[in-house]
Amino acid sequence: MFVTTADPVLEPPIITVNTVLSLMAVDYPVSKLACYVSDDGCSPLTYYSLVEASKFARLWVPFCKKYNVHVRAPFRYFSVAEVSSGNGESSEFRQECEKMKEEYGKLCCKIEEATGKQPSSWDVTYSGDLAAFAHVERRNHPTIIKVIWENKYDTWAGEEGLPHLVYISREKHPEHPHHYRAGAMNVLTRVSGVMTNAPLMLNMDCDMYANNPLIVRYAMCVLLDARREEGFVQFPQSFYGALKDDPFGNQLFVGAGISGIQGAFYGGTGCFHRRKVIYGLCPVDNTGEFSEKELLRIFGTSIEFAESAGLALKGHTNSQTNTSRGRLLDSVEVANQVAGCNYESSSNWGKPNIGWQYGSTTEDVLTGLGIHTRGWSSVMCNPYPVAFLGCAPTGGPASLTQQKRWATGLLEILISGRNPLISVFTAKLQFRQCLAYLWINNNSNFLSSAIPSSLLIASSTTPISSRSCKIQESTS
Ligand SMILES: O=c1ccn([C@@H]2O[C@H](COP(=O)(O)OP(=O)(O)O[C@H]3O[C@H](CO)[C@@H](O)[C@H](O)[C@H]3O)[C@@H](O)[C@H]2O)c(=O)[nH]1
Repeated sequence: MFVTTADPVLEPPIITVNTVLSLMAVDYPVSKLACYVSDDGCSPLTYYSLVEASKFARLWVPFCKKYNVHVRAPFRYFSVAEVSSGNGESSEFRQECEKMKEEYGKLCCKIEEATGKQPSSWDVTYSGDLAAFAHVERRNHPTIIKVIWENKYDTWAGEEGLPHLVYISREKHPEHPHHYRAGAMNVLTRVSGVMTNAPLMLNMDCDMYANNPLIVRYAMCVLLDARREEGFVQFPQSFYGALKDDPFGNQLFVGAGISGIQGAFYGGTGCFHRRKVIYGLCPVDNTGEFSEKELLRIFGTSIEFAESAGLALKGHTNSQTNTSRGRLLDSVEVANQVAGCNYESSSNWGKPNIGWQYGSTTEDVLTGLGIHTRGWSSVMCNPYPVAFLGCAPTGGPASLTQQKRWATGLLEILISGRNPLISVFTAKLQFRQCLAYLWINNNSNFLSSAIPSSLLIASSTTPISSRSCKIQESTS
């Protein structure tokens, strides 16, 4: 599970902390989960907040599982007047809930107090755990990787313990392009490859929390279906606290209806990818046999990463070795190597087919297009309660800036060699899927050019009807 954050001011750490807590608490065996947070802001405050959050998680996660709590992002859970348990009311639940609220309050206070202060005045100082952050500049610093929590001493943290939690601030240097979110995603992919190498990867913006604790199981239902191998499963982007009638068109349900062709677009957040698909495999070439030399040429010079990529491409994992208890720390040195800003220079990362794609500010659409172009299909999964909820832009200007960014990104794709029309003739993009890509391009550019039009168009969903995966579940 990947979470990206980039700016502790625009994206306050308490928001990232809630996203991380909601992911750590999902209903799935914890020994199979790891949460990696990429911090492009290289902020000691974000790191400090995650350390404190991991302490709170040791209480919060067992509490959520014991009482089958539905909303597992504490800021949302405690935002309603009457909190509820999925297992019915009891005085024990009330007592524990009060305690949990108090503990969450303490966590918020610690983070708030730390915000705006210099780390030297915190409990933790630069000389301690934060030494790595001393003298760093946001755009010029070495890689910092910290294993905040490794799932090994889990007996006191509830029966099942907690998933691994790893903090990553990739190396930045003014002379090296960092490729924004796409670059961060590629570093997350490599670091997780040498640490845990799970065959599926969920990616999340820091401001979207898991609203449905069963999300991993829903994704599994689709991705383990032997009848048809899907490249990725996308959940819709929905937002809490949106304005009535969604005048700025934030409730993005764009493309939900195209599953009847090759499938949903990749929307950048709330999406499960197969690792081997991100590593460039085509559906027809599913054996995934590559020589070590080829792997090193494609994925860079780390032998450890090449080995893990070789396993992932064959559909295996290195869970028997790397994730066995106590081994995560052993891989930090290699993880530092693959997170370096020089690492990609002699490799194919970000180029067509390998990793998250460089060349467009909408790296999500470009990456999804690349996957469809290779012949993979995808699914839109829309369970009830809604899978993920995010924080919508606060007003018209913020919405317009966002839509302008998307429009620019989509235009960059249109005028590049990766124009979907070309892929219809040179690769495996279906013609109707290509039309859908052209349709979002058109829509996005249109939306950014006229707010009144966006009010009319963005609140309606795509007219193309669908084979999207709609899962109903009774609310607990
Ligand atoms: O250099 C960067 C820039 C951004 N981010 C993170 O990327 C995410 C999305 O960035 P944001 O500025 O919030 O972009 P939005 O337009 O709100 O995001 C939508 O559009 C993006 C581009 O299409 C997608 O990447 C996102 O997943 C999708 O939610 C956030 O978590 C950021 O912290 C980084 O990690 N590094």
